[in-house]
Amino acid sequence: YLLQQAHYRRFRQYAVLPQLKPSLVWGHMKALHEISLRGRPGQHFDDTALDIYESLGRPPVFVVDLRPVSYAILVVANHEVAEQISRVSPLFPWSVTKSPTNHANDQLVGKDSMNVKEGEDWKALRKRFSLGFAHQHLMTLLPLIMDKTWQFMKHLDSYARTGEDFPLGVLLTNLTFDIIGVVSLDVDFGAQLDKAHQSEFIQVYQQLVAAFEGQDNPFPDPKGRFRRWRLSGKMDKLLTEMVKQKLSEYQRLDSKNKARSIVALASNDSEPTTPDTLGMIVDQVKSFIFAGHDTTSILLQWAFYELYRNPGVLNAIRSELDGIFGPDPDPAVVRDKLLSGEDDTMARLVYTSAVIKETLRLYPPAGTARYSKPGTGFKLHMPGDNRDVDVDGLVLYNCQNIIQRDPAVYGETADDFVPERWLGNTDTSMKTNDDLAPGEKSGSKVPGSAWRPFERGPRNCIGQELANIEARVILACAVRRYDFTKVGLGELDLDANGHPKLNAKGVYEVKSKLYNTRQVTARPIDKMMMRVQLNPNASFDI
Ligand code: HEM
Repeated sequence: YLLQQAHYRRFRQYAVLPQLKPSLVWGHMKALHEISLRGRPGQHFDDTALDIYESLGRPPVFVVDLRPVSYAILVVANHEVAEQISRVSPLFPWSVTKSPTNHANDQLVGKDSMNVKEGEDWKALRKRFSLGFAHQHLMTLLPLIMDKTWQFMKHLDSYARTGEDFPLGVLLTNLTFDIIGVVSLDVDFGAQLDKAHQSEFIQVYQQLVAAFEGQDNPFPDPKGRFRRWRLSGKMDKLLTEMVKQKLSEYQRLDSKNKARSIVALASNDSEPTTPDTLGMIVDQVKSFIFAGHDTTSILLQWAFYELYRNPGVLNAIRSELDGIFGPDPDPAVVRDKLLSGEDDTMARLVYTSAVIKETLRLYPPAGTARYSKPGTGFKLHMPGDNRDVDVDGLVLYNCQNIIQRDPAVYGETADDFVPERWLGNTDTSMKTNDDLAPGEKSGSKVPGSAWRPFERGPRNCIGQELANIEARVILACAVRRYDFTKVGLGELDLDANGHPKLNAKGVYEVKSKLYNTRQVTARPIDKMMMRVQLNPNASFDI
């Protein structure tokens, strides 16, 4: 009986869906391992998925069976299929429910996190915190973001002075960590300070994240489990104290000087702070930290790298900044103009926004995994062959890395870094053909569902506007002040005279390919090792 069951699960249950040849014992684990060995050491699953996709002849979806160690996964490689998962449907009023695999991060984000809640509980949380993430409100927090960006540039200045190699990824991750602290809770985590002056919270958090590395290992790891449990308890204790203190501070402020952090906006003066409310707020702050710092840092790491490799793009972004802020690359000029209250300066950073959008297309840091329980009756419509497939019991993974490189959408330049594709009418906000009135045309050059780094539908990223504001501010301040040089993996291939070689597409040739690895998120494997020089027109005085 058991053999028959195993045979059914491996060879017949999902046989209508494209997949590699499964083995009775290992499912696809062995094949996956072999494919990843042919790839680059430590590469992210998304890169392995791309290889499988190519080897299967580019199907819209395919199955990777990891049972019994994990679930059978449906990797979604087509934007029209991905959209059916993220949008509202009669079976799922707030899009398909999140996958149980998301609970692997419970100790980092908390079990009451907006990330994992469902139904009315999720809706109430989302509503409560949305106000703080609105563009207008975030713009009032700009001085805090600027202040933290200044600290980041001081670090870059000191590396420019010494000329030593440094991990840009670490600097950016500390910067985005600090930004989340001040914006969400009005707390300075001091992540950008040296070890002796950093808050205890950041140190415990970093140890906890490190304890999560290697958690994909399928074998029991009691020592790792215990370490994660101990550190997450410690982190909760520290954060609960901070939140408690902040809530009582907020309550003491009079109505004229109201606190402006995201948590302050979401807390209600007349509501008593019960242990439940406190726990709920702590879990949301943990979620904002988890979802909001690494992702934005990864976006910026790849943006700086692509600007370094694409001299034409670097010139174009610099001339946009010259046009808006004047030719002086002094970031104080940028700061003063952005803080002057002329709200349209942000909106005028059109090419800078295109650089951000193109970076997120080629290097999406996060993704979404959903799950429809067996027996629900959820079906996906396959484009092309006009059939519906039952996908209950599969983890549904929208693989942005494949979807956003689809040549059917992005043409021959699908794998190239071309911010220009985002100029003109390229609105990829929520509208899809389904949302349009009869006869209405979206007019966008790119279908909205084919660009989804923040995912789409009701459970899209609540922090996307914050990430966009941060990225624009940091690029506007740093892009003209510094010249970066990649060292190690991904560095330029120089000719006999020491000059970079420009290829036919206007991109510098590299000696080796830089790629992402998985450490909770998809991030550059070498922490983006760089060297930096001050632009000859800039001075060390900021
Ligand atoms: C470049 C930066 C970012 C990227 C690429 C990104 C991406 C995403 C994605 C793909 C999701 C959907 C996850 C899922 O369905 O499981 C998501 C959700 C979420 N993000 Fe972001 N994110 C970014 C920045 C931020 C920031 C700055 C914050 C907050 C401070 C944030 C907070 C959240 C939260 C709370 C959710 C869960 C929303 C819900 O379930 O209602 N993210 N993000």
